[in-house]
Amino acid sequence: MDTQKLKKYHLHIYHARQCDPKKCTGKKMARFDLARLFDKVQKIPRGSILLDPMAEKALSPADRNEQNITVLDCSWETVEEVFPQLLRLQLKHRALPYLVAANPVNFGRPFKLNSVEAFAAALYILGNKEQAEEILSKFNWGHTFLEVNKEPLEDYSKAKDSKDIIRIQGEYI
Ligand SMILES: C[S@@+](CC[C@H](N)C(=O)[O-])C[C@H]1O[C@@H](n2cnc3c(N)ncnc32)[C@H](O)[C@@H]1O
Repeated sequence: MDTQKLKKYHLHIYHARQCDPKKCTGKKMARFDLARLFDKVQKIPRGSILLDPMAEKALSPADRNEQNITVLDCSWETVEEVFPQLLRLQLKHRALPYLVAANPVNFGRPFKLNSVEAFAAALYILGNKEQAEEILSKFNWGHTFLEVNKEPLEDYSKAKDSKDIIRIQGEYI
């Protein structure tokens, strides 16, 4: 039996206050104490992984040594404007590879994950499937995200590095 304790990641949400608070998955995560939510850029931990859909580098198991993962909870209409503004901070910008959203707003759309899906995908790829399941369990559609993406997520979690992730992604697109 594997008795090794899984590394739990610290989850942070920089909240740009652009969403409907009733539908915001980041706010719900914070209510359940599953992530820390703030609205000041300065509060993003230095050196954190920043999940950035426009990043050049893909997240991979090679990023496993990091402690902190940050999501920018903003409207999809402003991502092209907001993410470049964060380049001056010393963060590790990482894009998630091909995965399909399972949330009611963007169901079936590739790459366009909401905040909790993005965290769950990152946790799975970094090797903590349990923490991914834990955060998704607060949403009634949450388990669907892992079901529809099971195969790619398993493959991505076994990748060596970012290049390997891109190679695997090519098998799914
Ligand atoms: C644009 S916000 C939308 C949040 C949504 N309003 C909610 O309630 O969850 C989603 C965030 O998740 C992360 N994200 C989503 N898809 C991603 C991808 N393909 N690659 C990297 N990060 C991604 C980014 O930090 C992105 O800003």
